[in-house]
Amino acid sequence: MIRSLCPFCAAAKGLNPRWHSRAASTLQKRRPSRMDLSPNVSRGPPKTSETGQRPVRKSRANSPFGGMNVTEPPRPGYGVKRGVSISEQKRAGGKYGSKEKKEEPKEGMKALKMQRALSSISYEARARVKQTLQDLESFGDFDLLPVIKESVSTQALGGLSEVSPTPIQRLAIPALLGTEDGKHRKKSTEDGAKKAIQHFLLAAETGSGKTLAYILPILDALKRAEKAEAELSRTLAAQKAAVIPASRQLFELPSPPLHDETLTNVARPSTIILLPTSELVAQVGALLKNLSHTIKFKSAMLCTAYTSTVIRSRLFSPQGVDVVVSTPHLLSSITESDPNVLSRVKWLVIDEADSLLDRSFSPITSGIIDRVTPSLQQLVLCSATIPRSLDSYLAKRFPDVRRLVTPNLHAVPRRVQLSVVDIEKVPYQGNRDLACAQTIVEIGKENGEDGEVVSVGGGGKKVLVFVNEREKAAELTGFLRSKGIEATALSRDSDDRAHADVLAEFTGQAIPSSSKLHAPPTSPRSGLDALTSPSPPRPVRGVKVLVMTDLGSRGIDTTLVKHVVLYDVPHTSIDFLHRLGRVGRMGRRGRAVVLVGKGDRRDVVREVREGMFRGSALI
Ligand SMILES: Nc1ncnc2c1ncn2[C@@H]1O[C@H](COP(=O)(O)OP(=O)(O)OP(=O)(O)O)[C@@H](O)[C@H]1O
Repeated sequence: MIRSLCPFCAAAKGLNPRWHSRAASTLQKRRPSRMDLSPNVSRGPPKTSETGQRPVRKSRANSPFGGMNVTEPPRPGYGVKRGVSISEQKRAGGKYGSKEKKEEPKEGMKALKMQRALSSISYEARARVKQTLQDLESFGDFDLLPVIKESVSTQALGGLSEVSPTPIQRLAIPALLGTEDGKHRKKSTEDGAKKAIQHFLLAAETGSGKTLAYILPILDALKRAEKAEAELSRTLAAQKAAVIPASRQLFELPSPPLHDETLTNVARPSTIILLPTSELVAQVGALLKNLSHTIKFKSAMLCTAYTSTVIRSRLFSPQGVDVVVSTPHLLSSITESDPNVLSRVKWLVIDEADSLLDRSFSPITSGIIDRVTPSLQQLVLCSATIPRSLDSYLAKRFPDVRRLVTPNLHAVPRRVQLSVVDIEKVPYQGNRDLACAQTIVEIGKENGEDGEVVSVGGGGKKVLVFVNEREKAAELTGFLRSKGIEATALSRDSDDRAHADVLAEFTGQAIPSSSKLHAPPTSPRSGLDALTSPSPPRPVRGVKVLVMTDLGSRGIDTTLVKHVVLYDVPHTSIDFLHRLGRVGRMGRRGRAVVLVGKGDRRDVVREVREGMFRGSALI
């Protein structure tokens, strides 16, 4: 009887009947726990009597993944021991800090408000925009030329099926086309009267497809203008033929070929796209190149990575050029020797406008805007943040600018998690470099349970490390390498060619054959002991690191990156947004770790985490 019921029977032939019944009763006792989840599984550990809060697991609290998968908003100081800086004490009016100072500010984001870095946008305005975006569900809903609609998935998005426009694309494409609210675009008037220039600001969170949002309507306008010009010249030729009697046409000399460059598009582009770095020029240039195969237009990317001969041959190509992508400095120096390059520009895009109109870039960028104004039809400014400085620049210079702002502007993408490592605690005791190295090692050890893409660019997880100071990038890279971590520094000090090669591994673009990240010797490794030991480093496998300053945080489409380490606490919420924006792009998941030490603004970090948890804007 027992034999037929017992699951041990098959293996237990000849088993002593006493053992047999003991094994069966043990199995019966265990069965409920093996088969069912505890009824308390959703409750979590009990709250402690002192704090009334659930305890933080000690082993995980000060690690890159400490505090993840929580179901309650991080309470103040969660994962970070709240310290009171001298400046906080001064602000609170006491010498060493009274009881009130340790209390949380009643209104959220007090520290971020004090930075006053970002221009605020009301939640009513955001909600209104959200409402208007619901009707546009596919690129087919836009009044774009058929060839442009078809090229979106095949050329721009690498063959992605079932693409739908992102919020900024839904907002900007109809506005730039002039077809909002079902309006039909006006036919261009040929009466010589110049239309008023339209100014637009496209502002949307990082990695939300702003590039296509301006490129598609501009290419549409460019192709329609080209068609209209061709029709006009055919009409003029027909009129001329009708006026001159057939007998005279026999003796009419054929028109000379057009040698005058001012009448052709040789070095006279109709569209200029300005970007702050050569890497971004290459990124947007590559997208245009792909689109040009089907849409048929000529584009030229100009950046210092190319020799002056290459730049000249691209710009002065006898086939002409429609779209030029460049950095403001390079374009400005080209136009010094050939000012006519800017004489026929109808569409000017200032991408990463928060950088290109900041104090350092603004004189050059504004100079280019001034010089294209006589022929300009549309000026498009594009940015992931609206700093207050940009806001006041626009109010002064372009008071009529149309601001196309998405509902999630200034919020970190929802699928990004930020955790904190306190470098003052054991085992780092203030050693930030060591904390950084250990964080990277732990990231490398985490298994890719969420299907992380690791194969492109030679395998391994890609980690971006952001430092505040340029000099630190090289120094930290040296330290990480000395610990066996495959790290490369990306800063203005390294040359453009090396930038392109290294970045290709992190963006998923084809890697040029010359590409080689600095690779350490290979053999297995272990944890923190290996980092602190004086013996030669054992290489850390499966992780590649790029150390960069703010240079890399703007606009680079690092779709393969899922981990960012903020070695320093960023100076402003703008830097937070750009740096965290390298992960979580287009709805992907991402993880970020910020290292905090003695002199760091823990209050800012705390507010950023709280804002991220709520999905709200970082003010
Ligand atoms: N409609 C879409 N559907 C799916 N993917 C898209 C769509 N539009 C753009 N993408 C992809 O999203 C990624 C991010 O796009 P893009 O670089 O234009 O973002 P961005 O908003 O300019 O980011 P940043 O603020 O960092 O400059 C790119 O890889 C792009 O190919």
